[in-house]
Amino acid sequence: MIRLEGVTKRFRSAAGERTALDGVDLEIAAGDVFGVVGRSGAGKSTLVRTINRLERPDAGRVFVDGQEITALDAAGLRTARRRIGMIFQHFNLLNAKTVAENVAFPLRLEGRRGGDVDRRVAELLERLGLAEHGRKHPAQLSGGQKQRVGIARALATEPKVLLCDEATSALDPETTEDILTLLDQLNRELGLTIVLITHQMEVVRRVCDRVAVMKDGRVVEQGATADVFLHPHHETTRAMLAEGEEAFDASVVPAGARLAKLTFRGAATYGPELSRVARSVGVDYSILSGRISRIRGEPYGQLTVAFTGGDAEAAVARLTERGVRVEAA
Ligand SMILES: Nc1ncnc2c1ncn2[C@@H]1O[C@H](COP(=O)(O)OP(=O)(O)OP(=O)(O)O)[C@@H](O)[C@H]1O
Repeated sequence: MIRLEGVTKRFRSAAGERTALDGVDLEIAAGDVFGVVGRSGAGKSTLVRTINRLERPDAGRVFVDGQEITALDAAGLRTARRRIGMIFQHFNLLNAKTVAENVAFPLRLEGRRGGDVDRRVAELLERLGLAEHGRKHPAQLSGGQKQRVGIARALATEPKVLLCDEATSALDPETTEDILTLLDQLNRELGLTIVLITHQMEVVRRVCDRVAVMKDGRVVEQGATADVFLHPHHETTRAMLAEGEEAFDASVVPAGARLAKLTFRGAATYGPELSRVARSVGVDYSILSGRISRIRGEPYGQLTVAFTGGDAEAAVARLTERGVRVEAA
């Protein structure tokens, strides 16, 4: 659905030249929720803005739904943008207009008038739970409601792609969850391809099928969210995932222990595998750190354990046989 080939973007200012994107190749499949993460300044916003050509790359090509966005003239770009909606951290609503007028705005730009516009706006407000707010102004709404208006406006022209630039970063955790549930629902019900940039790893865990990690204008790691988040390779990914997690205290590790990081996925997360294996080979284990959670709905458990008092290698071999991934801790 979306393909970036060697996309490079430089910004020139009084302070000098800055390469925001440095030869980025990326492919996003139709119907995916695709996350882009990275530290501040990594190039996430610039990347997402090349998809609807709010930024024009200095080199490389961008394709959306088979069309080369980087090659379009102004009229072609106007048409293409109807198929690419976008929402923003600070909503970017027209404050002097009502909610209904905000949602109608992209339809009016297309020259649509009258009952046709009213019907479409009513349908969108209903779908987004805003039916009773149509006559209000943005200032009368909560942050979550404002973002719903942003989404309704973005969906007005029936886009195939929705770009989300830090769309939940200004919201509290409960409202963030509410908006993510909504995006998830729109992805499933409308088959909408969603590209979501965020610095919140929880957001990616919750809704993204796939994720790309950026550093200094480059994609340094990408793949299925569960693979990247459970087995990160790049230092940036590891560091971002480690934030807020407590590392175990090395002084508590029993003498002579064999440390292992165990990953259980799916139903095995809640199963008694570890205890069974320990019993069958006659080892003890201590849990040093652990987490049970979900990635895009799939349960996983990740434990760091210390095996002692027996044949730890046999325990590792048997866990591996049973589908538990064992890595050095
Ligand atoms: N319009 C611009 N003019 C000059 N420099 C820019 C412009 N837009 C972005 N940059 C620079 O390009 C680099 C990448 O910025 P970008 O906003 O894409 O990063 P980001 O990963 O989205 O970061 P953040 O999370 O802070 O928004 C940064 O160094 C930024 O200062």
